[in-house]
Amino acid sequence: MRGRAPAGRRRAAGGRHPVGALVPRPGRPAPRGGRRGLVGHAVAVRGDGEQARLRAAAACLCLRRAPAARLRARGDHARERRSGAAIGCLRGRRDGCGHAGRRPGHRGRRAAARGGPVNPPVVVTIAGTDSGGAAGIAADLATFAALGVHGACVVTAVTAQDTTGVHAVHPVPYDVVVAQLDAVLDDLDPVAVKTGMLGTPEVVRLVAERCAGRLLVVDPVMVATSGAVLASEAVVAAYREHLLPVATVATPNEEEHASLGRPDGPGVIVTRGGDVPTTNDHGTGCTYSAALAAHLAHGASLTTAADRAAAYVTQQLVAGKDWTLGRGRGPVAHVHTTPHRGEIA
Ligand SMILES: Nc1ncnc2c1ncn2[C@@H]1O[C@H](COP(=O)(O)OP(=O)(O)O)[C@@H](O)[C@H]1O
Ligand SMILES: Cc1ncc(COP(=O)(O)O)c(N)n1
Repeated sequence: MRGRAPAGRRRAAGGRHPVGALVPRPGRPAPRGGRRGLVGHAVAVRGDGEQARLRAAAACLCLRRAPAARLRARGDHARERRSGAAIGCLRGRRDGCGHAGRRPGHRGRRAAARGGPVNPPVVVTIAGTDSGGAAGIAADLATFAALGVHGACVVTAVTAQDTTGVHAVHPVPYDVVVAQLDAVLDDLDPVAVKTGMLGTPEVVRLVAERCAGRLLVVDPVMVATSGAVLASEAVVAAYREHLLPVATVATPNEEEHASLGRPDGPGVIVTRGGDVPTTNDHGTGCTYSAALAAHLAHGASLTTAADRAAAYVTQQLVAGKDWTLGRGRGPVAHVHTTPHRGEIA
C-alpha cells in the first residue's frame, strides 16, 4: 500500500500516524506535490471516423508524455501538472499539427532498444468487486495480466456475490472513489480506462469528467448473470447523459443496449453469448471489455481489438467449461489456458 510504513515501523511510531499517513522511509523520499486529477479532453467520441480518431487519441495520449517526462527529469511535478501539456498536444493533433502518430509504449520500446526497462501499458478498471472472483475487478485484473498490461483498480462498490447470486452491495463512499481515481490518474497515467459497475450517478459523472480524452471502454453493467440489478434508473440516465458521449467504445449486452435507448455507431459493440456450450460464464461481459481495453492499450484498432477480445473469451470459456466451482453459474476461466490438473506440483 502506498505511503504506509511496514507493520513494525507503524508499531514503533506508537500510533502517532493516522491510517494512510505518509511516514518517510529510509531511501524512499516522500513524493513531492499534491494529488490532483488530470483534466482530460474528449478526443474519441462515438460516431463518425471513429477508427481514425482512436488512432489519433492513442498517438496524442502517447505524445503528451514527452513534455511531462522532460519536466519530471527536472523534478518539477507541480509545473508538469500546471503545464497543460496534454491539452496542448490534443489540440495540436486536432489542428493537424503533424505529430508522428506513435503508439502507446514507444518510450518503453526505445528504452528496450537501449537495454533499459520495458514498461507494459497501464490500464485502470473502475468497477465493483465480486467476492466469488468471477466478475468485476477480479475478472478485469486477471484478464489484464493475461494480456500483458499492468492493471490498476478503482473500487466503486463491494458486493457479496458467488456463483448463485448477489447477496449484498455496499457502495464505496464517493470521496474514497475520488481519492483512488486521483491516485491512479496522477501517478500511473493509464493509457486506457475500463469501467464496470459504477454504483451511483455521481460516480458515473465523475468518471466522465476525469477520464474523457483517454481510451475509454464503458461496460454499462446493469444486471448480473444471476439476474441481480446492479444499476438504478438514475445510473442508467447518467450513462446516457454523461459517460456514453465521451466513451471510445461501449459494450452493452442486449438488455443493457435496450435500456440505454439502443445507441448506435462504430463505438457501440452489443455483446451476446456465443457457441461455447457452458454454464461457467459468470464474468464474460467483464472479461470481454477488459480484453478489449487491453488490446486497445497495446495499440490495436477498434475492430482488431474487438475480434481479439471475442476470441479470447471464447478460448477462456473452452478452458473452463468442465469446471465445477460453486453451485450456480461458475466463473469463466479468466487466465487459465489449458486444463491444468497435475501440471503444477
Ligand atoms: N457461450 C459463449 N461462447 C462464446 N463466446 C461467448 C459466450 N458467452 C459470451 N461470449 C463472448 O463474451 C461476450 C460477452 O458476453 P455477454 O454474455 O454478452 O456478457 P454479459 O456478461 O455482459 O451478459 C460476447 O459478446 C461473446 O463474445
Ligand atoms: C461487481 C460486478 N460487476 C459486474 C458484474 C456483471 O458480470 P456478469 O454479467 O458476468 O454477472 C457482476 N456480476 N458483478
